Amino acid sequence: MSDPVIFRIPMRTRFRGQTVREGVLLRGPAGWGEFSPFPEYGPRECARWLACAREAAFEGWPAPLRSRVPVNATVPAVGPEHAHELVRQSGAGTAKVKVAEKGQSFAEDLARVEAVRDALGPGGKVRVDANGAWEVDEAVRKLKELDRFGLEYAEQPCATLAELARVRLALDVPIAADESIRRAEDPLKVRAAEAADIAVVKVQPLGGVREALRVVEACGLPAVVSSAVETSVGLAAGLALAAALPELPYACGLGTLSLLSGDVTTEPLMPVGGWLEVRRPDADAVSDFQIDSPLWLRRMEAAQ
Ligand SMILES: O=C(O)CCC(=O)c1ccccc1C(=O)O
Ligand SMILES: [Mg+2]
Repeated sequence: MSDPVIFRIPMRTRFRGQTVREGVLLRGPAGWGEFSPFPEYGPRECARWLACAREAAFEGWPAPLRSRVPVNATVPAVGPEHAHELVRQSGAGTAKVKVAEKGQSFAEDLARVEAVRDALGPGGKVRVDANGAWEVDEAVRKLKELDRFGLEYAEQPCATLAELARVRLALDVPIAADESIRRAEDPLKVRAAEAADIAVVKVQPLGGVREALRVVEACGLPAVVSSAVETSVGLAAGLALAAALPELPYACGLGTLSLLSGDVTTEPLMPVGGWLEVRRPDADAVSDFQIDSPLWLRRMEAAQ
């Protein structure tokens, strides 16, 4: 294995409170792997992110069942004009809109979702993601209002499984679980709690493509593969999962490269017309974003 390479890429628009994306790329006999846990994740959670990078570098992935994957446009908590523009530029027929951002009002959520519906037209699909921010009654009330623009589903409206189950019972809008799977000790509890209709799965926090395939199978719910806002090296692992799933009924959240201001490859995994071609880019441009960081090396060592 060659030495790990640490990267730092500024984000184009603030996302999850972050303005820069950092991580480590590993190169092994099977290719490049990405280890890029978010800053708030501790060593226990980081161990799964590292397992994903190692699988990519040393084992490779199961064979793809499809050659391209549909993706959604990802709309951060920006103003309506910007939201409209992001969706139009993406060419995608599905958009995921961040709502319930700290410091913003519900009027801003409504305006953003309205702008996205306008950009997609009546045939497009609009999903919202509250990242667990709402109380049950609040979620029911706000989702009913947002649903006047037609919602495909609502991702993690509340924080806990019990709350998700109550919202799900009170509404016709399907519920997707994200943090309830991503940060859970036992992702399979989602099904037992009847808390969701859809499972959002991210390869790094689940420990790699094979592990994520097992979780999806055991969960028994339709899966939406999403990114953790990775470089093309990390996105390739998510794409491998989306390509290997027996069923892929929804557009995936893997069209996130445009949230970054650059990439580690000259052949970025950038969707065209709402589709990503299944392939695995080489990290041939990583030196453009390379930094020294003893902190990241320590973080990787601690993730065992
Ligand atoms: O699903 C998408 O459209 C993009 C990925 C995404 O939203 C995301 C990316 C990093 C961390 C959290 C999330 C999230 O879904 O909450
Ligand atoms: Mg989410």
